Amino acid sequence: MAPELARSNGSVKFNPSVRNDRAYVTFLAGNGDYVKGVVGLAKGLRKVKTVYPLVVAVLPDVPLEHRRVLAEQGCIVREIQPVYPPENQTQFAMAYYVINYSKLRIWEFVEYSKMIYLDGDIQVYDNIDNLFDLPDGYFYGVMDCFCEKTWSHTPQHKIGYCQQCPEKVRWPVGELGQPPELYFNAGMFVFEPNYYTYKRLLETLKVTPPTPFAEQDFLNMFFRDVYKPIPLVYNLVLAMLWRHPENVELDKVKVVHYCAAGSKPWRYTGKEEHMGREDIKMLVKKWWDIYNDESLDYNKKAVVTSAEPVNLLAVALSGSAAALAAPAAESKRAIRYLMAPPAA
Ligand SMILES: O=c1ccn([C@@H]2O[C@H](COP(=O)(O)OP(=O)(O)O[C@H]3O[C@H](CO)[C@H](O)[C@H](O)[C@H]3O)[C@@H](O)[C@H]2O)c(=O)[nH]1
Ligand SMILES: O[C@H]1[C@H](O)[C@@H](O)[C@H](O)[C@@H](O)[C@H]1O
Ligand SMILES: [Mn+2]
Repeated sequence: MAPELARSNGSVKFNPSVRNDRAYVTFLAGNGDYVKGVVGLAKGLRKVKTVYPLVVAVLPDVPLEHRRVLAEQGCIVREIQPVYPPENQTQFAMAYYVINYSKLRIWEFVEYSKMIYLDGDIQVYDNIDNLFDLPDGYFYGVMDCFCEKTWSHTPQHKIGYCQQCPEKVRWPVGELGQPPELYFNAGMFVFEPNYYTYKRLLETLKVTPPTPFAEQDFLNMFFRDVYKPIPLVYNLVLAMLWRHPENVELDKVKVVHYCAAGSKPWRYTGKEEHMGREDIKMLVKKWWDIYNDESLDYNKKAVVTSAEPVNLLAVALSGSAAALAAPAAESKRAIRYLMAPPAA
């Protein structure tokens, strides 16, 4: 990434026109293979020439080796502490999603005034930096689809209602009251870090029983009044391809979310339902093409040739030109985040 750097003749210049209070952010937990997703995302963002860095919020259980790989890919690695829903209630949520409550910590990244959150199983195929210029004061995300069996616990799914085609099966107001509020998929959203919001998020969570889609349900509830839908090209939930093909123009899609069962490119076998589709095969191949493209690897050499007297270790480790501009304390912090030993 290193957006603030304009490279010419091997030297590195600081570009003051790029705002350093904006960044992409993703979330990484555990020592599994999601790190591949994040590496792919970092390279994808570089391919579309974003001018903003990618921050990776890592839980303490992300091994040092994975943090190093991310730093070497130009990511800013920041450790966060886990967030759990109220005790003794976890059995009500889908266990797999519980860890995602930790995502709420990104509201604490207040050195950024605006951020775009992207799941690690997302790839960006077109520049979306323009989303940072959306008016402040709102929460932006793409409307979800209720048609997959993951939604079978909901009244929407039971009656066949989906907000993607609200006319097909009308919401039975007489029987069930007002239709549900618009609901976004929390794999991608535009938000404003803020301490006050952060505190309120955590305090509200303490008195909110967990629900199946964990922090996604919670964020939908919390930001209900300021949520603004953005077009689905900014977060194509793959099930849209077979559930609502009439809504999708695949060649216009900028961001693909590999969230359908069996679709994570680094685990893809093609055997699960829908996974043999030509469009899915094409999208999985597109992800791998970026992941394997060595020309998209972060070029650290360009950074260390800087003529400025900088903390080279901090730059190399944080991978961010922000470290060039940041006060020494911030650079030290970047190192500490990277070097923090993983929990047992
Ligand atoms: O072992 C894990 C599991 C998850 N993640 C991170 O958490 C994100 C969310 O997990 P998934 O992408 O597997 O989840 P889905 O896309 O299926 O789920 C959707 O619903 C979830 C409900 O909790 C979240 O809101 C999530 O962001 C949203 O895209 C991942 O992308 C990744 O960034 C890890 O790092 N390691
Ligand atoms: O966040 C979830 C998850 O991504 C599921 O895989 C998908 O079926 C849902 O629509 C979504 O809300
Ligand atoms: Mn996801």
